[in-house]
Amino acid sequence: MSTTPELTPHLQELYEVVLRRNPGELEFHQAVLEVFESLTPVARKHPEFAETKVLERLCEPERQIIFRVPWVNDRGEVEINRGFRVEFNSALGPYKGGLRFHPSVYLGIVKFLGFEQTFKNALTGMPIGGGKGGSDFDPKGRSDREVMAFCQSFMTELYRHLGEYTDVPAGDIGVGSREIGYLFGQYKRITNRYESGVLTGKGLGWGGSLVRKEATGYGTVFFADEMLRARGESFDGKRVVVSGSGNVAIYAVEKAEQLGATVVACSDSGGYIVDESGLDLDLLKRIKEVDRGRISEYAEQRTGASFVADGCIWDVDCDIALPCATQNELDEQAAITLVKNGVRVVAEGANMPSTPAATRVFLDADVLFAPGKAANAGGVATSALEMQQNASRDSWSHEYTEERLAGIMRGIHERCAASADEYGAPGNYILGANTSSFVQLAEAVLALGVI
Ligand SMILES: NC(=O)C1=CN([C@@H]2O[C@H](COP(=O)(O)OP(=O)(O)OC[C@H]3O[C@@H](n4cnc5c(N)ncnc54)[C@H](O)[C@@H]3O)[C@@H](O)[C@H]2O)C=CC1
Ligand SMILES: O=C(O)CCC(=O)C(=O)O
Repeated sequence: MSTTPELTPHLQELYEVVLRRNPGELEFHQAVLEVFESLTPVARKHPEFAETKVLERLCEPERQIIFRVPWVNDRGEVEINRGFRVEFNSALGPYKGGLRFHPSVYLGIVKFLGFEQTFKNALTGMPIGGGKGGSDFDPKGRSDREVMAFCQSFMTELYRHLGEYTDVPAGDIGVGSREIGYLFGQYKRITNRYESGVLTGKGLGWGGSLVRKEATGYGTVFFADEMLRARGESFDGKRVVVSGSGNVAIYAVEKAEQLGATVVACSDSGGYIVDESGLDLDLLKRIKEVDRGRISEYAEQRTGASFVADGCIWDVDCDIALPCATQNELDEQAAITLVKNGVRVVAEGANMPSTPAATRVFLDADVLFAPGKAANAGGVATSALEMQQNASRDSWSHEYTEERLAGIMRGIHERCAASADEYGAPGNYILGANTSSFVQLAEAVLALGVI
């Protein structure tokens, strides 16, 4: 497999401009560099993109909104958080992308996520632009009333920027259907409009889509399965490790188990568990989805399972690794360990979970590597299906929606593989994903003129 080429002098110059214009935003720099490293062959084939400054336009968000979020906690005290929405690019459709509530959130994280989202959404082939938002609010340990108060205050500012044809948020870390419910309720109250298509990830009784909850995790496994099938293999009988135990991780575990794999480990920010007999999904869902508990409780309740507090989940040997927690959770040392232990496939359910050095280790070892913008695109794609159902006042069956998701993931896999071939790097899904989405975006940006 060919690894990614060096930057051309022009791309290097542009990257330095990005560094200067966005100081201190390390995750954004990382996401931009990862795309630039794939673009040398496109730059040669399409000189018109450089002449018309397409890349400069794609690196500058169309709009960045930062706002104060005041709310009252259960002790009657006022708390102030910071809210963000970065409307990155709308060449292909309304801004679309999740909201993250986590104490680490700052502008650089939201911009990296919005940039990734723009390319990911292009890859789906659906009419959605890219955006992302969130807040440094930490929902962990907060009562339902506090979460509701925060969400209502957040939406009281954000609502003026949203609309089904303008900007359509969804969930991400710390934002699930409970938070989407409070956000949707406040939007409806302020606008006096039952505008179902303004948010996705809604509950099934009030405009949500079947399979949206499962879509990101299922889609990641579908993508990995496509990579395996292209080499005459499958998930059946494979040993799998999944990091995280949130929305993406749980449904990656579920689909991997349905396809005949044994998932032996998962984690949260407190540590990881190992269960050699295969994860008990009902127990995992009860602890994480119902009780909002810690992963250590799994080992307390399941005979034969163990909990490791201060370790690295990637020390657990596996055939397939699915990082589904957060950015830069899998570093070079972890990648070296995984390769030494015989990993064959890595598919990113999270956004940018592998560091650049880890990614190089995988490519050099000929591991089948699926970057997040391809592998985890099933979530946003199913959000677009939710918008379609809302627009037509319809709701589709589980079977039909899952079939659509599987078809979309097959299409993304084909586009990535074909683009990697076209640009001289067969088997390199990073280059395939970046070149395919970039060309699609660039053509739309050019067609729309200088706006
Ligand atoms: N929810 C969605 O539809 C999509 C999510 N993603 C990405 O997937 C990742 C996970 O998101 P969700 O599952 O939605 O969030 P979530 O809030 O449901 O779960 C996040 C999980 O990651 C764990 N975690 C966080 N930091 C960790 C750390 N340092 N080490 C180990 N575990 C850690 C948390 O304990 C939790 O189990 C994020 O990168 C997100 O951007 C990507 C595409 C769509
Ligand atoms: O469903 C969506 O709109 C967004 C999902 C998301 O945030 C992501 O793909 O990272």
